[in-house]
Amino acid sequence: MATVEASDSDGKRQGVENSVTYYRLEEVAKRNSMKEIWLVIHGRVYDITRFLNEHPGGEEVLLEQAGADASESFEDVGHSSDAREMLKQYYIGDVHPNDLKPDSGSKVPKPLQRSDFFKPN
Ligand code: HEM
Repeated sequence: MATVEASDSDGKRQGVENSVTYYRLEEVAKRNSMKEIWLVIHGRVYDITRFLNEHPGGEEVLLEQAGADASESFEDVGHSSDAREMLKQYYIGDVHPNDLKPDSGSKVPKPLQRSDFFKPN
């Protein structure tokens, strides 16, 4: 009988350094029901399915943002640092670089445009 290494199958979801999973917004958008609910906050993807019932702000507001970018509403509420800390538990990956909006707060720099080079002041 073969033994399965515990770290293998779930390794990606533990946020192992240098191995980020990228998700297209299209995939995120499909997870928009109580069965499975994902959100994007600042370029990161969160599976908050198991958090739905626990959210102090209620599940209604989360369902409204299901499958979408909730960065703005998350910030509007003025969530505490505890709330920000909690995000880590639900992190599953990053938004695919091709799908990142310039204002999504991602650490991935925007590629330089040709016109950015040697621009006179
Ligand atoms: C995974 C993402 C989220 C986490 C971990 C989270 C966590 C929390 C926590 C811990 C609180 C208690 C207050 C605090 O510590 O700031 C809270 C309150 C609240 N959250 Fe969230 N939240 C998330 C997403 C959202 C989103 C997307 C919205 C809005 C669309 C939202 C709306 C609210 C509201 C309105 C309250 C205030 C409840 C009250 O004071 O009565 N939350 N959230």
